[in-house]
Order: sequence, then C-alpha cells, then structure tokens
Amino acid sequence: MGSNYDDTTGDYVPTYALSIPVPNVQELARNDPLQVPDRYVQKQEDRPQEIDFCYLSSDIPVIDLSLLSNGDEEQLKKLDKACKEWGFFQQVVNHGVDKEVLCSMKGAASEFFELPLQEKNKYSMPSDDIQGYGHAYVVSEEQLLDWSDALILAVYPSQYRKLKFWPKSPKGLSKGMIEEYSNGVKKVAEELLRSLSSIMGMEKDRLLEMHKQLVQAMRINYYPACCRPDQVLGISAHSDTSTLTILMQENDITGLQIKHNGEWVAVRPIPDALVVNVGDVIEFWSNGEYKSIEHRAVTNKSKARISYATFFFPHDDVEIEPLDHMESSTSPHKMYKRVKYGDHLRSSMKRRMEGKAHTEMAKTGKT
Ligand SMILES: O=C(O)CCC(=O)C(=O)O
Ligand SMILES: [Fe+2]
Repeated sequence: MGSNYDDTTGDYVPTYALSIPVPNVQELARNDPLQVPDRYVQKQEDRPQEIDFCYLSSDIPVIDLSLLSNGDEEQLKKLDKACKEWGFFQQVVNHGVDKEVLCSMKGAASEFFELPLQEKNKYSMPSDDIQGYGHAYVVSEEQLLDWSDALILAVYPSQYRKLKFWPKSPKGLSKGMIEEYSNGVKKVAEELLRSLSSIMGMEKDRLLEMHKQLVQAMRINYYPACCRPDQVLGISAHSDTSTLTILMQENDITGLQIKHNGEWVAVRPIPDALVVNVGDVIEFWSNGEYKSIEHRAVTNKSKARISYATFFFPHDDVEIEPLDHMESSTSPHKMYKRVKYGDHLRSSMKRRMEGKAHTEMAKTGKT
C-alpha cells in the first residue's frame, strides 16, 4: 500500500492506485465530433442496446429522509426492501441539503469543465495516484476506455486532501463550495447509516463506529456528448467499493443505468433528488443480504452530462467480514472472506472496472 505526504501541508495522505494517463475525452470529442476512436468502442455484448435507452424506471424506491431519521416504520421497511431488491434508492424530498448548494455545485463544476484544457491540466492526475483531473482505472495500454473525464478529490478526513488538485479557478468551485456540498451529503450518509444499522439489527451508531473513520471522496464525472452512444459507455459496468455512494445527477439528462433482475434499467432523474446506492462494504457486512448493484452510465448525442458521486468508506485498516448475526438470515455460511478494507479497495482499483468481478474474489465459495 503506498503512502504519501502532501506538498503543501506535509500531512500523511494515503495513495490509492496507479492509472495510465490517456487522452482527454472532452477534447477528443470537440476536435472530431463525428468520430469515435476504436479504443472507445465497446465489445458488442457490453454496448448499450436501444431498449436500455428508452426504459426509464419509476419503480426505484423513493425514500423520505426526514421521516426515515425519525424512525418511521414504513420508510424503514422501504429502505430494507430497496437495499435487498434494488441496491439503489432515490430520495426526493427532505434530504436536507439546500437546493441552492446543489445548484451552485452544478454551476461551478460545469464552469470548471468548460475551462481550456491547459487550465484544467494544472490539476491533472499523476500516473501514481487517482486524485486530480483525468481517468482512473486505466491499467493496461490495450484496455478499452470510457467516454468520460473526471475530477477526483479526497475530502474527509481533511488530512487526506491533496490540495494541489483542488481547482483555484473558477472561483465558484472553491474549497468552501466543495466543503459545503460535502458536509451536506455527509449528513445524509450518516443518517442513512444510522437507519441501516437499525434494520441490520444493531444500535443506531454501530455502522458508523465500524468505519473507525468515515472516509469521503468525490468524483465529478464529465460525459461529453457522443455521436455514437450505442457504441460507447460513459462509465463501464461496476459496483462501488464504498459503504454507500450518494450521487447527484442532472435534473433533465438521463445516463445512469442499474442492473435489476438481469436487465439494465435507466434511473429517471428526479429534480434535486439524491440517488443513493449500497456499496460492496454493506454487501459484505450484510452477508449479501443487501446488494451492491452493478451500474453504468451511457452517453447521448446532443448534451454533455455531469454527475457528482460521493463515496463513503471505512478507514484502510478496518477488517471487513459478514457480521455474525447476518449469517443466518441469508445463508448458513459467511459468503465473504475477512479482508482488510484498504486491500479490497486497492485490489479493485488495480483492475479495469468490470462489473462485480472484484467482489467475486472476496467470496468464500460457501452459500
Ligand atoms: O454518472 C453516473 O450516473 C454514475 C457514476 C458512477 O457510477 C460513479 O462515479 O461511480
Ligand atoms: Fe458507481
């Protein structure tokens, strides 16, 4: 596991993974809008089908966070069902993050991506880490690439930050703005973890305590418009290595698709809602009862799309394994081996994003 010291503060910050630098997709699409280079054309079986674009599900459970945090039985049941059957849910109302904060974040991020490449490259991701502006999960020269660029930042604990990657321009995407947004979604994550603790039969604060330290990182994905959305993927199918992920998407541009009963289902954006998904850590702790669902993003012909994913995960040293009391409800055995979280995270980052392959490795083989 790598380690590093921040140039500006001298603090210890963990290093996550290597990623081979590859061309900027926004620039590529701007220079030649009618071409998709071969390296972005997905294998036939991975390409989005026509039907995947049209089927917008309104069945994905919607949860009211303010009712949930007051212990509302109906919402707790919904949460349980959502995590078992979907691994995803959306919160429409009362998630508590100010609408203005959501809007300012969106405005500031789109201004950032509109800057000239030379400006954005001041924050470019080095080949030995995945913080900064660039592409993560590129592990071989032959690997097919996703139709997106990203800005990735570690936010909490604050000593994990590498401030040289935090944009100084535009002014809107300031440290204060990123912190305000991050604090808002952190409160949402903490509330959800309390409710998840309850439905997993534990004291409310137990899941939070099990993190030792709640680590928070943000990835802002930029998907340029693409002349062949049927051939490319904005982000390949994967499940998140987090405990929970909170995603803010555009109010009017679809792109996120989740795997449900073997089919890809597009998540209909609900204005100002936050989309939440269960990550691998909850799947492991719950012995597979709650699912870390595969998802991906598709592109579209006419508009760029930006999405804002915040990942919450435990401290590197935390040992993750199915909780004893969760063994009996799903299976008489522990389905996953005991792993150090930092090892799981880094071993999955060494691979190309490939569905749930990285969680298969953690399985004991017993069901
Ligand atoms: O853009 C999206 O809707 C999905 C992004 C995502 O899955 C991720 O960043 O992990
Ligand atoms: Fe994801």
